[in-house]
Amino acid sequence: MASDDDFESTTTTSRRASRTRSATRTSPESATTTRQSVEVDLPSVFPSEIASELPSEYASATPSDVLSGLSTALPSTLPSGYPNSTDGMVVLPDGAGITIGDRKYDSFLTKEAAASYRTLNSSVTGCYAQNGAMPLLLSDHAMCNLGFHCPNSTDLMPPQYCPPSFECQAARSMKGSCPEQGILEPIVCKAGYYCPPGGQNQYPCKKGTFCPVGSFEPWKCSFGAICPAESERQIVTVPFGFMIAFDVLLGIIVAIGFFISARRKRTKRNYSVVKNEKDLDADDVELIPTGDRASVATFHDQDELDSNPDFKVFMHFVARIIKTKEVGLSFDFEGLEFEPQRGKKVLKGVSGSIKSGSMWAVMGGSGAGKSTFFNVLMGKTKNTGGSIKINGHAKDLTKYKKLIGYVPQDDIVIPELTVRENILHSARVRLPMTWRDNEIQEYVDSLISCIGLSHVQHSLVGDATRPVVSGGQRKRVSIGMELAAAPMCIFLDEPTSGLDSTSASSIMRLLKAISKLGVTTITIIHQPREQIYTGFDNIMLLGNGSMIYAGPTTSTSTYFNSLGFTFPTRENPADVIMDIITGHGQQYTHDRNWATDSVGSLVDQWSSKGMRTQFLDASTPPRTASPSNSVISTPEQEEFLRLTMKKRGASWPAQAYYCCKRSITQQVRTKGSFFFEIGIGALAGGVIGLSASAAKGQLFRGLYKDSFIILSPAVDYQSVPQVGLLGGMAVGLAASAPAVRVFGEEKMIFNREAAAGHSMSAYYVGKMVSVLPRLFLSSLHYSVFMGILATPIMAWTDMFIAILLYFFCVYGLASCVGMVVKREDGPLLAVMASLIIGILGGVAPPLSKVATWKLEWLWRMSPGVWFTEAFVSQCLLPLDYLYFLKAASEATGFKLGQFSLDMGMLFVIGCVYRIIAYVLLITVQRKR
Ligand SMILES: Nc1ncnc2c1ncn2[C@@H]1O[C@H](COP(=O)(O)OP(=O)(O)OP(=O)(O)O)[C@@H](O)[C@H]1O
Repeated sequence: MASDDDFESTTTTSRRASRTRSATRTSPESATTTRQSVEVDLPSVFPSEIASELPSEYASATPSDVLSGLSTALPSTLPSGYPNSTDGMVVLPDGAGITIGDRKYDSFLTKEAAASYRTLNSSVTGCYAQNGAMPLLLSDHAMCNLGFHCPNSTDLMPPQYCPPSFECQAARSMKGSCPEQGILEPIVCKAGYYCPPGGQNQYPCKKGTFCPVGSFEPWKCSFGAICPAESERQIVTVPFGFMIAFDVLLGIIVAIGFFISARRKRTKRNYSVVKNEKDLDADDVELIPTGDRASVATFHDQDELDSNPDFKVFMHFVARIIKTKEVGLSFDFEGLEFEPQRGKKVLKGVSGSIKSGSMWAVMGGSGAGKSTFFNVLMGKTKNTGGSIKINGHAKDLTKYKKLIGYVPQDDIVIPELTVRENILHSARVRLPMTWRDNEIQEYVDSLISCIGLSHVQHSLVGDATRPVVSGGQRKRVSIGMELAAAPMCIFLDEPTSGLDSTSASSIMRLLKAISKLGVTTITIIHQPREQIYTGFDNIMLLGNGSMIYAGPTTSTSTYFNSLGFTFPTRENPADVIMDIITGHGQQYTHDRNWATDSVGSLVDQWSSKGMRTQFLDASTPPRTASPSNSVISTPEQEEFLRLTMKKRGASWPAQAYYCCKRSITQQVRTKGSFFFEIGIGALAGGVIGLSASAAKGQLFRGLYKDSFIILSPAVDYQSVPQVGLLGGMAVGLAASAPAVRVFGEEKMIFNREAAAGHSMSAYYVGKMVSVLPRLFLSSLHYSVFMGILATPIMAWTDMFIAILLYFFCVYGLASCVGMVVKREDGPLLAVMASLIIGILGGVAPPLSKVATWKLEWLWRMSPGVWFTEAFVSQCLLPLDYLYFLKAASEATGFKLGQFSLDMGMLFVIGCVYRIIAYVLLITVQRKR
């Protein structure tokens, strides 16, 4: 095909020349025959050596006439009236050309004359045209394309194409030339050499430069590249040096991090903000009113409580931040109901009041509706009936989320962080922005001491699959994370489960202490030991979603006695109550019929006796400083709450910074995955580079530019896109699984933090920024090995940018996948998704084919296309002077010369993926 086109264009040019000349031709036979010929001075047309040998008939021939004579079969196809010429030359009248196929001939040689010319040409130029073919002029003057070597061509002996024998063709493909092609056929300048414009000379490439096949000038090697004399490619070393430097730097940073962390473990922090006990005593805030000390001590030994200096420091800080003297948080709820779309009512008309500063326990059997009650009260689940008032106003508690703490049933903590880091992060993000960092650190230290975690504060938290601290310690971390925020109201879902009784008492003691400062404390609790049970001010009992009892803990036995139950003196009252409300209380009553519908009976008793009134009346009297549940907060108090909320929490940039820092710490701690990803990147670059290294940088072969197109070897349009495709797939394999881990495995954490008022966008931005060093390092390792081994002709920096942006896209895509699929399915599906976008890179099926299906827009939505296109474009464009790139572009479908657009689109797609992931994250969070 290619040679046909070339032939046509060559003959067209020659014909044009022939016509110009034929205007001055005169022929002896022109009057009587149709032949036209021109008297031509032979030496002006052919080299004198040839001209002297030519028969006289060639006086009327031009080189293009001779060229046209190549159609050796013509004589037998002549129309009538134009018999074979015996003098070797037949020239048709103007406009009476013969069309064969898609070519038109207006003059030609007879077979005999052509053979004669061929012989002559061979003897002069050494071109042994095969099978009766004629040499083909590539130009009518000494023109030599850029990048070619035409040492013997002159205006009189222009470059020509010598139709090769099979052997010669094979030799050309292998070595670029064969002896039989003669001295006039241009040869593409060989690798390691360059042929300055004109093509007369071919020089070896000097040291410091390199010359790929077809160079017309040496290519300057980039700084530091390995380029000995006669190099056909450059081996870049500076990026390799950068890579090593970054690796060493990374190693140093990690080592310093470990050193600091080890030192921190050894150093005991001294309090500087609160120096000594004197300061605490002098504080105008009464930490725990004297009258309440006994009830605080209920959970534990009074002496121990008072003798712990950290406890005093902690209380000092809490008292400073929780100014519940002004206002606290109280709840009134009336007829609360929750009925899921499918299923029966979970909450049935639960009513009650919880005053600020009171400490409540919520008890009930499994499935009684305790967690649902929590969720409805906190506004996480919308109640389907009833109303909730906060401080006497019908409001949603989510509006106060910065003042609320919620300890979930499951330990949602970050396993890769230490105990202290988990708590410190929560404190930094949620405490008032006016606090200095050393104050926050001291507050956290005192809190850690109070919850009994000082000895493990620098241990990683781990998780259920990789435990580092114990389950009970992890539970205390979870509680610590909420206490660190100094909330005005704290909800705890089974905080003591998994704790030994001493630790449980210690935690409850702490909660009791802060509740005495005005913090409303509501705790779901299972099987509390007696000490803990009696430490609660009030207790709420739920059964089958209904209220069974709500009132002072001390009144429970009286209440159940009134219903005919007797509490054995030696039994834990909490256990007795649990037995009764779960329908196993037969042993405590003489009523033989009671066991039937036991819980319903209790509920009936509660409602029929108007116990709600009793509940209200019997609540613990409010502390003088706190408003009563029946007191509606004043506008001033509401304003105070609003300002408190405004001050709470770090600024957005600070939150983003903390999240970023935390995420980087996590990545360093999961160094296996971190180095694995970088290692895979390096390995992929190395393997793909190695597979392409045999081509010595010549990954592309196209059709030579006009008019040398007929000299073109077999084209290779596929190698460059394939290397791009392989690169994209390798990046997908290397990055998607770790990316899912980074983004997808923290949905629970995200939900917990979002519910606690952390900025969702700051979290996400921090997370995104934290992976940039990882992307950078992976891209660096990939492109360095790829650059050294495959030596593509594109600039290394372009390759690095393209790979970096492709990593960026893969991370974005993997985070989208991580948001919607289950944690265990995430890595596999992310790898699949990355492979799909790689395959949609327009290599197979080629983008040109896809365009015929009118589906290019779909392919263009995949980053793979833009990545491969950038790769193709940057590898081909430097060869624009040599090859007919338009043909390559049309064959592959990739557009050349729009590298900036390709990179821009990769960036945009990567950002779009991130926006989608963020929307998914928010959507999932809102659904909870
Ligand atoms: N959104 C919902 N849709 C359907 N059923 C629900 C929904 N929420 C809760 N339930 C059901 O309501 C019942 C009470 O659930 P809840 O989690 O409140 O119980 P619980 O008292 O906290 O139990 P446990 O002590 O075992 O945690 C359960 O049977 C639960 O399956």
